[in-house]
Formats: sequence, C-alpha cells, structure tokens
Amino acid sequence: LVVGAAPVGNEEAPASKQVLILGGGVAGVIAARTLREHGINDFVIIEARSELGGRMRSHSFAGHTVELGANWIQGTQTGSGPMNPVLRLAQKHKLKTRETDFESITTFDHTGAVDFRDIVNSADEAYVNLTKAAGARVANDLVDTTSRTGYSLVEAKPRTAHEHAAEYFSFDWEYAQKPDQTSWIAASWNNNYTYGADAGGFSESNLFARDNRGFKHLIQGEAASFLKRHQLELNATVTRIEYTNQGVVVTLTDGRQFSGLYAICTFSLGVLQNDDVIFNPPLPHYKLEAIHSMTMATYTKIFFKFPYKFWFDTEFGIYADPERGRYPVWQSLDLKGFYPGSGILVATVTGDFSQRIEALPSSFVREEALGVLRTMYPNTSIPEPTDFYYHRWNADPLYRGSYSNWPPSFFVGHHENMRANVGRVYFGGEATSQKYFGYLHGAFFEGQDIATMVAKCVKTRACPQLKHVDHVKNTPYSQLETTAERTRTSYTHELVFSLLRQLIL
Ligand SMILES: Cc1cc2nc3c(=O)[nH]c(=O)nc-3n(C[C@H](O)[C@H](O)[C@H](O)COP(=O)(O)OP(=O)(O)OC[C@H]3O[C@@H](n4cnc5c(N)ncnc54)[C@H](O)[C@@H]3O)c2cc1C
Repeated sequence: LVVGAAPVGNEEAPASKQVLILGGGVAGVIAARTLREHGINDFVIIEARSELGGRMRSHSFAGHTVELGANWIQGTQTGSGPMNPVLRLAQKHKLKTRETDFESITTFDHTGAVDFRDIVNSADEAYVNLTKAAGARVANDLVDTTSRTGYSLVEAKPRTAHEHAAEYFSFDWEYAQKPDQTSWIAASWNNNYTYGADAGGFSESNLFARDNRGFKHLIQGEAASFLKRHQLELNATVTRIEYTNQGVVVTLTDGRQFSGLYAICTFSLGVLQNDDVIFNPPLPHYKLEAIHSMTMATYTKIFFKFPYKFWFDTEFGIYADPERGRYPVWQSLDLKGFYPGSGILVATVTGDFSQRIEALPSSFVREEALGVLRTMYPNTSIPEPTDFYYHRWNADPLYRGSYSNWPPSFFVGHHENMRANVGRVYFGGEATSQKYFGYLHGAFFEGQDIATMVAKCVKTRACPQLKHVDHVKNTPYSQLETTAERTRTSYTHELVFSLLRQLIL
C-alpha cells in the first residue's frame, strides 16, 4: 500500500488517499463504514494493534473469553424509542448477551457477610435525586460544580464504610472516578441520554457480552462485511501527524508515511494528553487546554480463576472496606447464564486505586485482593487461584486510561474545542461525544458524524470548520473586581473596627 507521501504545502497536494482514519476502534470502523455509505472508498484505517476493536478487547482466560475493556451494551431501547446503535450491531452479528441484574447483590464488610442492601438501595435513590437536581440546575442556568456538592445538596452524605461502598457502586463504578472529581451536570446528562427513556435516552437495561468470539466480534464482523484488505493497515503505529488546510501526512514508527486529503483521528483522550503522537504544527493553545482539561479515567477488572466456587450466588458482592474504593465490587461469572462452572470471579477498582495497582507488581495485588476475600469469608478456607490477570490500561501507550470523564472545571466551550478540527485533521471518538462520552455508543455516533462531515468535504471541497472558541471565559472580571473591591472595603472596615475595639478594651 501507499507510501511515498506527498509533501504538505500550501496547495492541495496529490494525496495517496482521500481520507486517513487513524485508529481502528469503534469510532474508526464506523467512520470507514460511513465514508463507504457516502460513496467514498479511497480511505485506509491505520491501526497500531494486530486487530480491530480498540477498547473492545477480549482475552482468553482459563478457557473462556473475558472482556478486559468494554463489556456492557449500556442502555438498549424502550418501546419504539431511540435504539443504542451498539445493540443493533449486536443483533446483526448475533452476539450472545445476558441482562445484568444490579439488584442481585450480597454485601460484606471487614467482619464478613453483613446485610446492608437497604443502604445500597438508598444510594441508588440518592443517585437518581442527584441527576434530577442537576436537571433543575440546567433549567435555572446555574453553574456546574462537583457531583459531591450535588450529593450533599440532596442530603446524601456518606459517612460509614457501608454508605461509601454503596455510593461507590452507583457512582464510581460507572464514571471510574469519585463524585468529588466529576462534574455534576455533565455526569447527569451523560446518564440521562443513555439510561433515561423520558430524557431521550435508550433504556435502563445493561446487556453483558458473554460471547466466546469476544464483544469485539460485533465490530470485527461489521468491518469484515465491507472493508477491503487494502483499506486496512494493521500493526501500524502513528508517531507524527503533519497537517495544513490542504492535507495531512502521518508518519509511522517504522518510518513509512501515508498522506491524505483529510484525516479522522480517533486516538483516545489519554493518547492525545500524553504526547504519544506529535502534531506538526503543534496543536493550538485552545485545543491543548481542552485536551488537558478533560480526564482520562481508569477502570480495572481483576480476573481470578479458582479451582471451585466458594462465593456468593448473586451476580455481585459489594465489600465495604474502611478505605473507600479498596476492592469494593466483586462480580461472579460462575453463574447460570454467564460462565457456569468457570470458577471465574472478577474484582473491579477505579480511579486513583487503579493507578495504584498498576504501579504495583501483579503478585502483590493478587495477595492483597485475596486478603480482602479472606476478610469477606472469615470462616472459609480460600483456595489458591489457578489463574490471575489484569490489564494496565493507564500504562498502555495506545489508550492511557480506560475512558473519559467530565471534571467540574471542564466547560462546554472546552468540549467544542476538543472536537474542533485543526486544518484537515478531524477528531472523533468516545471523548468527543458531548452526550455519550465514555461509552461505546459515544464512539459509534462520533465516528458516524465526523465521517459524514468529512465525506461532504471530499465531495464538495467546501468543508465545514467545526466551531471552536479561542478563549473559554469566566465571569467577566469587571464584575469580579467590583466584588473584590467590595470585599476589600468591608475587610478594611472590619480591620479598623477590630483595631478600635482593641484600643477601647
Ligand atoms: C475497562 C473498560 C471498560 C469499559 N466498559 C464499557 C462498557 O461496559 N460499555 C461501554 O459502552 N463502554 C465501555 N468502555 C468504553 C469503550 O470501550 C470506549 O468508549 C470505546 O471502545 C472507545 O472507542 P474509540 O473508537 O473512541 O477509541 P479506541 O477504542 O481507543 O480506538 C482507538 C484506536 O486507536 C489505536 N491507536 C492508539 N494510538 C495509536 C497510534 N499511535 N497509532 C495507531 N493506532 C493507535 C488503538 O489501538 C485503538 O484501536 C470501557 C472501556 C474500558 C477500557
């Protein structure tokens, strides 16, 4: 395929391809499919790994296929309402799934099994109240703040280990970060657009992929249905992207170059944040501010294979450790409808705790997590696991985390800037989805939307420039000065009064 890249100058250079699609995850494959639907076949997907799928990543573990990355179709469809496009793909490719029952839980603390399911239910209610209150804030044009503030204002203030574990299960386990680190308003719309049928979302249902071909099969199967061999370049890692208003040239680690009239970059937010790919000219300041203001969170699944099942018969075990976020969620795959008889138990950790275990040797993490199981089952002799694995998403240079999360200091203007094109490089992936950031369907819609736009560019050469704002602005400083002035004045008055008081006394 290709190569002798055309130089990128001031005039439109003869390009090897009309469109370069950088990355072969959901966004990249759906972008390719969309271009094809618009009659554009002169494109190539450039993917670093030896297969398509990206963060849909399965792993052969103890004789079964488990998912290191995405596992659930989150939100399906309510009646004839909007349908999650990932569900449509799953149906087309006959993916085996199983509905998850989040109420099927057993609860534990440092003394063993203790029933605090009522507290878990209250935390679920608090989460619903949190999202409702966020809606009221939007209606009243109030500023965003942290989800922690939101929880406090709806009077959900976890104090005990049980309350923290319950809150974790309904919040951190979804966003991969704490309420303190997460926007209140964006987290709520992200939830509502996915799960809230009355807010235009899909449904509350979550389908767990449990297919021996792997969840990735739906994207690989889809690619196989339309992609030609010459439209795909695997084992091709991009190190450099040179761009102008006339074209794009990318350079790979092995020195090969590809040129295109346009490029769609679907690399994760983490990859963009970590300078794993160099842009030339460097990305403009507004773009960099946006990229570095969103968070690439981390969600880690820790897989154990035991010689036999000794644990709960529910789908989940919730463990309340005195330290919040320390191995709080355990999911059994050794269940009817999942992988019965498999002996597989999965613990999940997120956020800072994920980063911590990524920095530790696997043997240490294995013992630490086994220690938690011994705490949960003080009267049971826990057998030695015969297999153990977790993926270090944060250290992985192709992802640098698991999925994006919206922090409270990230504004809608920032998000527009994240999505905005620079020259002829367009950006699309889960993180550029304003409604569905973090999710597979976010990546799907972005791949589709950006490719539709680029298809128009190719056909008409009249290319829409995506909106960006040069400066994401705060409250006008003139108003702040007035306030500061006022504060200073009253402070001075207080000082004078206090000195006078001292003199008098
Ligand atoms: C642990 C975990 C659990 C998750 N759970 C769920 C879930 O249950 N449900 C859900 O909806 N979502 C879930 N997600 C999120 C979901 O997986 C992502 O939103 C989605 O897969 C992102 O797709 P994408 O195409 O935007 O990005 P990616 O999948 O990251 O695709 C980008 C591609 O670019 C490639 N690449 C990166 N750098 C380079 C380079 N320099 N050169 C060439 N190629 C490069 C990568 O290999 C990758 O294939 C989870 C993710 C993780 C990690």
